[in-house]
Amino acid sequence: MSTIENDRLEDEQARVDRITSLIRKRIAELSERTGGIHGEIVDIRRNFWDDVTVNFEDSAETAETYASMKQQAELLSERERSHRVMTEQLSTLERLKSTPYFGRIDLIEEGDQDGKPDVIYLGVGSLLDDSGEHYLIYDWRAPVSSLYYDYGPGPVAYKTPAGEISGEMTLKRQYIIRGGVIRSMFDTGVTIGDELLQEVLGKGSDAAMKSIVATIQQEQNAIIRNERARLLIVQGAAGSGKTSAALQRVAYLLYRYRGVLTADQIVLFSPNPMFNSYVSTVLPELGEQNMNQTTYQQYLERRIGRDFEVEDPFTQMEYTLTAVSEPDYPSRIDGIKLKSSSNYMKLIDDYTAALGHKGLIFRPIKFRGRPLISSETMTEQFYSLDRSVSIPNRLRMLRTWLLKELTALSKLERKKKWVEEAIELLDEETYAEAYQHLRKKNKFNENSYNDFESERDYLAAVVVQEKFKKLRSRVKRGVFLDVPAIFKQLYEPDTALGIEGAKEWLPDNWEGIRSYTVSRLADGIIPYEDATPYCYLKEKLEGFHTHTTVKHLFVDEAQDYSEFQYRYLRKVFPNSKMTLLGDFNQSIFAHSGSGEIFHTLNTLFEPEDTERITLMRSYRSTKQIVEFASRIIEGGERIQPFNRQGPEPTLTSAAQADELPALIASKCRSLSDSGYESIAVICKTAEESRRLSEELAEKVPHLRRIEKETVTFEKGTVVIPAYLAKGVEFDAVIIANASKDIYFRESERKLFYTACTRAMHELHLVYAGERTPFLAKK
Ligand SMILES: Nc1ncnc2c1ncn2[C@@H]1O[C@H](COP(=O)(O)OP(=O)(O)OP(=O)(O)O)[C@@H](O)[C@H]1O
Repeated sequence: MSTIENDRLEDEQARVDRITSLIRKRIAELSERTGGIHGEIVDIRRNFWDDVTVNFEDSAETAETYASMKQQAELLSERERSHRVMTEQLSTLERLKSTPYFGRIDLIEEGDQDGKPDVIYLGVGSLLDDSGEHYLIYDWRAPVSSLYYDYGPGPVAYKTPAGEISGEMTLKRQYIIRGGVIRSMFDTGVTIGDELLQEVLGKGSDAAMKSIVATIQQEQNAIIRNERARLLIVQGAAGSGKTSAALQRVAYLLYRYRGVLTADQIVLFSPNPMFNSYVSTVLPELGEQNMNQTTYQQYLERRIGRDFEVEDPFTQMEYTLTAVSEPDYPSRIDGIKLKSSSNYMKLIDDYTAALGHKGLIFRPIKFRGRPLISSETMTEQFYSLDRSVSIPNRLRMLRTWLLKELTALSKLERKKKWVEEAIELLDEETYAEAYQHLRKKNKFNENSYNDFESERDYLAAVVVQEKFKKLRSRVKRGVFLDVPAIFKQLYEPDTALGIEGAKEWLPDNWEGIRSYTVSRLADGIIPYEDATPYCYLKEKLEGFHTHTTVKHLFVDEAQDYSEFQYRYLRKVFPNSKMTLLGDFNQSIFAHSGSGEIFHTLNTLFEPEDTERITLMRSYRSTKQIVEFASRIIEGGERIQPFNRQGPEPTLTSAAQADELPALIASKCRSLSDSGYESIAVICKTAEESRRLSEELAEKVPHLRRIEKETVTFEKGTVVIPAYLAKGVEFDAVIIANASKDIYFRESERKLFYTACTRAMHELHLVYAGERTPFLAKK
């Protein structure tokens, strides 16, 4: 790498000046034109009807009226389209104004006659010259731009939709341009230079994640531009840029498949609601719309919310961390493992198959407190249907039958006494309507008795129909199938054991698992580990609600999902490619075991459609922090720190636990005095975090406690449980209590590691008594 002499710098600055003044000129022109078009749109909307000749007198006039309306509507939509395009162009220009580009490559394409290199500049959008033929700046996602990320000077090749192009790269240069001024520039090899990364990574953390387009590394680029794999599994060390790569990948895909793929066809599953706010600015910064973001919990709630209260994964987590001495603890932990496995999915498959012959439970259709159609009648009707027909289809047939039954029953109902009373209570308007209706239909024959009868019949029909509406709509929605009861039935003493072959593999303490589950379900709560099996059973019975329009599914913190959950996602997103990004060293949930999930996904897609990429280099934290944290986990020595220097992490002990808050408060103050704007005090659990934040409240100004419901990520000093800090980062981290009595079980090692790896610049640990065994003594 070399810095560049002054005269080159002058030339380069002169080009930046030319480009920025062109950008400013274009912004001025476009703003004026956009303003003009906006005015026209307002005018057209306001005067729409003035410019349309409305005449419906005869068919010719009517046709003309429609033609004239159509013409106006087309004019309006054409103006609106132009306005949209211009607004987009304007926002690209605005993005380029202060930093028009960040990189340059000089390329001699194979077969070029003159042997002179094409000079290609890369930025966060493209810019054409006035002729519209030559690119002054290429979008970082253009095919040729991949050279910048994948090669150093020398022979190169890149793919275009028309085939591969090869050539010779004679120069690769990076710039730091701010406010239209080149702050520095470097010529570099394959790796995008340390200087730029040092500058970006050395800064304070933000309330929002930043885009990394100027410094994407080769191995990250492989993730971003991967188009072949249907299942892309990324295993990456803490801070290796998995989330960053995922977001740039979304931006890349939206560019590469513009016109075919839209942001709402991409879904990102994120670890908690706060994370949504943390990553929400990256795509807009790159000129793209945000994809759909949700948490798996929100997804489950949408599916199950009416049937049970769904326990969230954080409550499950608190239980696994704090309820160790409760009698049902071992059963629950075994249950969590069992219910995450593909074996359990098979059990549900077998259970459903058996339900095809017997065992479905129906809710009686009740009306005014008495059963109109009993569950026995429904059961009989259902099982009388052809058994070779699938359950969802038989339920559809049952639904049609029920609707017919309801029609017949509604006729009988009209004779009931309550109807008589209801008719008397009808308002005058309904009476008048009845009269009009019957007159129109010539139902009156001037015989007052018959006329009275006709009117009564009609009104009875109106009354009953109104009351039956709700019943019919419940039947249409399929509410007659009692899925919660069918699910509970699986946990009756003999059901699961009665399924062929299940006895052989169900765990020895199935009885404990079973009775724990029964007691939770009886309270109307579905444990987190049961929620996906429940959805799966429900959809197997009712038919799958698939999201067929979704083309790409991204799962961040992918190690936190179970095999069952992945197989379920695969079924409900059948047309979707999947990008899973995770770190088995951060597997903190009981169901994720030691992260073996990454190895069990081989059969989710065909092997030839599955690709794996490993990221070993960690960018978030200083070298000192990465080296410190890596010693906590097995194999940590393979993680490569990026060479950014900072102070060594500190370990401070207090004689007594009650001295810790004062120690933490003084650390918070001194970190804040050193200028750090985001400081996290990380606790093990929500309970510890609640207690500590009360103790710190008076000692640390503006302290905020992050809870699982927190939806916005902001700067400042926060107290947070480790599992909620997943995926996010802070300038400085204080581990609230690294004592042996807090972090001691092997299952907590990864949680402890996750907490330490949230720090970018400084890491401090405090403890009382003995320190956690995870910190090997130096
Ligand atoms: N190529 C890069 N250029 C600049 N910054 C980068 C690059 N790659 C990663 N970073 C920075 O490193 C930090 C960590 O990145 P990110 O959060 O994407 O990592 P991660 O692998 O998802 O981490 P974790 O698993 O620990 O949550 C972020 O601040 C990100 O901006």
